[in-house]
Amino acid sequence: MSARVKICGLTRPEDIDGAVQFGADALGLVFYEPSPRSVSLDQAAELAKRVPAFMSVVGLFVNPSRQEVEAVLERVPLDLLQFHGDESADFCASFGRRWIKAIRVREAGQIEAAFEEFHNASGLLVDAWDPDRYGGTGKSFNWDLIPDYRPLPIILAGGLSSDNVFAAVKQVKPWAVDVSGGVEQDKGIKDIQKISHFIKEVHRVCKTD
Ligand SMILES: O=C(O)c1ccccc1NCC(=O)[C@H](O)[C@H](O)COP(=O)(O)O
Repeated sequence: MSARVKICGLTRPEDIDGAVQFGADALGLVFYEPSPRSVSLDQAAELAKRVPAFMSVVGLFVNPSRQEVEAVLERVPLDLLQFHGDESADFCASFGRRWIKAIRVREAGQIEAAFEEFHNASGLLVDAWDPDRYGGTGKSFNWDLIPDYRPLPIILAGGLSSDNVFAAVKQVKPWAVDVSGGVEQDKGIKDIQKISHFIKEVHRVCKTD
């Protein structure tokens, strides 16, 4: 069984179209202004319109206010909320939408604790820890810290690219993988060939199983 693929941090219509064409399962829009991948409400509404049925549009937030999330939900048809900061489980659940929680992994036991704390999530995204940035760092972490017992679907992120995603999926067997920097030519500017190569590498895993 292959892992699903989420491409995060899309900002351009042509990148959405490329990710759709090459078979991504989910597309992430960043609503966090300090990020170079951040999109405005108008931009996000236009990008979301291009996404066909049975593909998910994921809205990414970092420590947002309730009003910020509600303003996005009024304008952009999001399928899933991704909380990538220090949000509580109650806050994440309070919008009546499906949500995933991202954690930044740096030590043993963190993922097990997050399974408990965020047990109502639709998935746990495990990303690399960085002292200065919440995500989109291009860094990976020690995949041995991911336990075999998984009460929630694991979405593996952090420093993935077509060079390492085959090995990552083989070793970790995640529900899904998430990539941003590894399929870019510049921050927020995706590279369609890299997206195609990345997705092919993920799908190659099931052919070798
Ligand atoms: O992408 C960003 O700029 C970003 C900023 C702040 C919080 C999260 C952010 N991205 C979240 C993602 O889901 C990324 O895809 C994930 O962190 C992996 O990024 P990368 O290591 O570049 O593949």
